[in-house]
Amino acid sequence: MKKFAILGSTGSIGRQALEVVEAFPDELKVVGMAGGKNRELFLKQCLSHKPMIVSLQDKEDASWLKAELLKNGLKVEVYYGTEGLIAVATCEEASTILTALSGAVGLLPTCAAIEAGKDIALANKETLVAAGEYVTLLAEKNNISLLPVDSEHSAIWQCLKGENKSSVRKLILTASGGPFRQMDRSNLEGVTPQMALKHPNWSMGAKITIDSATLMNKGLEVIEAKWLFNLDFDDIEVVIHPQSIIHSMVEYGDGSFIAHLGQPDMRIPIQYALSYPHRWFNNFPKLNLKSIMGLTFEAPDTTRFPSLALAYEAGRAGGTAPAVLNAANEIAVHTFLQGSIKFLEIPLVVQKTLDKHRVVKPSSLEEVIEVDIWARKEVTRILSNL
Ligand SMILES: NC(=O)C1=CN([C@@H]2O[C@H](COP(=O)(O)OP(=O)(O)OC[C@H]3O[C@@H](n4cnc5c(N)ncnc54)[C@H](OP(=O)(O)O)[C@@H]3O)[C@@H](O)[C@H]2O)C=CC1
Ligand SMILES: CC(=O)[C@@H](O)[C@H](O)COP(=O)(O)O
Ligand SMILES: [Mn+2]
Repeated sequence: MKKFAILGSTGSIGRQALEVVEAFPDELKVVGMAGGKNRELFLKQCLSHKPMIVSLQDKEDASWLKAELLKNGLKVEVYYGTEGLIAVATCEEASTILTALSGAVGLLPTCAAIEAGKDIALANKETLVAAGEYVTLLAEKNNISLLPVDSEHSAIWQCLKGENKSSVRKLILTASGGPFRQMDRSNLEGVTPQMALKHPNWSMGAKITIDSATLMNKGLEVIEAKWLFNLDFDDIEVVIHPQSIIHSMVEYGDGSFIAHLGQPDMRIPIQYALSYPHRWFNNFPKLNLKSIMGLTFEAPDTTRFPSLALAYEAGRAGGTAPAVLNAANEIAVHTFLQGSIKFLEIPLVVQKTLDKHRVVKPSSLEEVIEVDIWARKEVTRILSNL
C-alpha cells in the first residue's frame, strides 16, 4: 500500500486525488493532508480519510478543526501556516507527497519534502517555474523522483517511456486555447472573470483557469517541461488542440510522433503518478473514440495572447526571471479575479514587472523567495499606477 500526503486536499486536484484513493482503498492511504481556508470541507475529508497529521492555513481554523476532530473521537496532529505545510510535507509515514497547492506557496514545503526523502507527485507547477533548477538539483541530490501530475507532463512522461533521450527531436505541449481562442483582440478588452472562468474542457481551480485563458498556463508548462525533461526551450513547442484529447506528444528524430490520448479527466494522471510504474484498472469514464468529431491543431497566437511569449522569454533569460514572471502573474490574476483590472492588463503588468527586474542566477532558495517577494511588491506598485 502506498501511504502519501496531499498538500491542497480541498482544491480541484486535491479533491480528485481523494476520489482516486476512494477508488483504490487497498492500494492507497492518505496519511497527511493540508488545506487552506475551506475548513468545513477539510473536516469532512478528515472524517472520511482519517489522516494522522493535518494542517490548515490559519491558527483559528486549526483550533476549530482540532476540537471538531476530538468531538468525533479522532486524535490527529493539527498544525497551521507554513510550518503546518512543512510538517505534513515531511511526515514520517508518507513516502510520497502530492503537491496540489496553487502558486509559489508550494515551493518551501516541496523542498522540505524532497529533503526529507519523499517522492513528489507534482501538480503545483509554479514551484518548478519559480525555482526549477534548484528543485531539480535538490531532487537529484536526494535521489527522489519528481512524478508529473500536470496532464501534459504526465503525457510526455508516458510518451518518453522506454525511449532514448537522444532520439527526441521535440516535445509538443497541447493547449486548448481557452475560452477566448477565437475572440479578436478588441473583444478581449471587455472579457469578465466570469467569462474567463468558463474553460471549454477542464474544471479546475480559478487561478489555473485564468492562466489557461491568457495562455500563461501553457507558458508555465513550457518552463515546467524544461525542468522535468531537461530539454532546451527551442525543443519545446506549443500547439493549440481545442479538443484536449491529445494531452501532449513527443516528436522523434525519425519522424515518428508518439501521442498520449485520454478523456480530459485529471484523475487519470493523478492515478498514474500514484500507481507508477504500474497501471491500475479503473471505472472512470473512458474516451469514446467514435464520438470524437475530429482532432484539430493550430498555431498559438502570441499577439492576442502575449503571456505565452513572455514565459518563453523569461524561461530563456533563466535565473530569477521565471520567479518574477510567476509572482507577477499570480498577483495580476488575483487582481483580475477581484474585478480590479482588465483581462489584457494581466500580461501587460507581468511584462512591466519583468522589465524592472535585473536577472541574476540565484545562489539559494532564500534568494528565489526574496525575488518572489520583490516581484509581488513591484507588480502591486505597477497595478496601483495603471
Ligand atoms: N485543477 C487542475 O485540473 C490542474 C491543476 N494543476 C496545478 O495544480 C495546482 C493546484 O491547482 P487546483 O487544484 O486547480 O487549485 P485550487 O485553487 O482548486 O486548489 C488549491 C489548493 O491549495 C490550497 N491553498 C492555497 N493557498 C494555500 C495556503 N497559503 N496555505 C494552505 N493551503 C493553500 C487551497 O485551500 P482552500 O481551498 O482550502 O483555501 C486548495 O486546497 C496548481 O499549481 C495548478 O496549476 C495542474 C494541472 C491541472
Ligand atoms: C488539465 C491540465 O493539465 C491543465 O493544465 C490544462 O491543460 C489546462 O488547459 P489549457 O490547455 O487550456 O491550458
Ligand atoms: Mn496542464
